[in-house]
Amino acid sequence: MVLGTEPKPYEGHLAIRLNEDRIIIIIKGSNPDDCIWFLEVDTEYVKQQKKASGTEVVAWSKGARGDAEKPVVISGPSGVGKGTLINMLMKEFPSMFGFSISHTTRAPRGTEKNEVHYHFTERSIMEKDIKDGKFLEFASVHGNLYGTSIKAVEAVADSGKRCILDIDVQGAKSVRASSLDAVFIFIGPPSMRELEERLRLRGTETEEQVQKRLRNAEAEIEQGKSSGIFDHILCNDNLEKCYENLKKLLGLDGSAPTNTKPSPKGIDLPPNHSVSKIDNKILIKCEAPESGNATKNSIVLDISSLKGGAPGRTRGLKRDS
Ligand SMILES: Nc1nc2c(ncn2[C@@H]2O[C@H](COP(=O)(O)OP(=O)(O)O)[C@@H](O)[C@H]2O)c(=O)[nH]1
Ligand SMILES: Nc1ncnc2c1ncn2[C@@H]1O[C@H](COP(=O)(O)OP(=O)(O)O)[C@@H](O)[C@H]1O
Repeated sequence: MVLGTEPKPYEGHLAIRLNEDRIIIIIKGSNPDDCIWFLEVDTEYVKQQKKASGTEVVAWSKGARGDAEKPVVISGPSGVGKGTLINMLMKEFPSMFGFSISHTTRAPRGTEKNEVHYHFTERSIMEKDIKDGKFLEFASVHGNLYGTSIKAVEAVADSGKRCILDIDVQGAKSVRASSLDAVFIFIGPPSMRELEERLRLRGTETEEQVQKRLRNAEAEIEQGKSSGIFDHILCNDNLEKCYENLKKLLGLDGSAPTNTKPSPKGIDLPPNHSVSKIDNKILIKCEAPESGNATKNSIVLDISSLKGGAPGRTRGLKRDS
């Protein structure tokens, strides 16, 4: 089973096994943002997937130079204001955050658009894709199936943005147990009464669905507060205050340096090069087309602080020269 998004078809590559768990693949003639890939053969993620599927597994992960920030997982009961807070964040920092578009079997609401708010799908199709290892996590929530595809997370990573996931507590638990290194935030309501009022005022659910969501909310709040899954718990009482607190813990209030710039450009590889590994360095020698001799234009990549990996990008690749 081959997981993750594969590189586009290419003419040639160089590959070196980094250690027991992954192979670095340097693609010839591709654009600078798309030339370093990892094929994971025995990482934690691959091991988990092997166990779950009972078959041989490898996983692709694209290399990202520099330190793209960790994805952000936001959970909380229905109607607490997750969507509102996420929209505020995306509106204020459009070049910084990208939303992971989940799949769901629930019907779209009036204003919701397919492939913008959710990938609305049929249960049988989604179940098959889950079986085929295409999902990072999934859960049955309020009677419908919801899930995050690996592609959804990778699409955000490939746009160079920080990924935001709006998922339920069970989903957060699965992601916590996976190899995706993320920040986990739980949003709680000031009271059940206020939660009920918000759900009713939103006016998107039938009475039966409101009742179901409220019944589930109590267990979700309990789990959110006591399960140890979450790094941060915020109360969405006053919206502006909660938003300020959210920004603060994401380092967006000016108290910590933020990565507001687009992620650094990739590596410009000439068509002819050779590659070797010396300790924690990858040496890419660029050869002059006619002579075949190595020129002084070598590129050294430092792999000593690789982070992340499938499902998602491999971050922390540094260029020494
Ligand atoms: N596990 C999981 N939960 C999801 C996913 N997408 C959305 N959810 C959760 O499903 C629940 C219901 O979402 P939705 O139907 O949009 O209703 P809302 O929470 O009332 O806006 C919420 O708790 C979401 O966080 C997903 O991909 N995975
Ligand atoms: N702090 C708040 N005070 C009052 N209403 C709020 C607050 N935060 C969100 N809302 C409103 O509550 C409703 C539910 O918010 P929403 O973002 O859709 O929740 P969720 O995505 O968690 O289901 C929306 O109508 C939203 O405008």
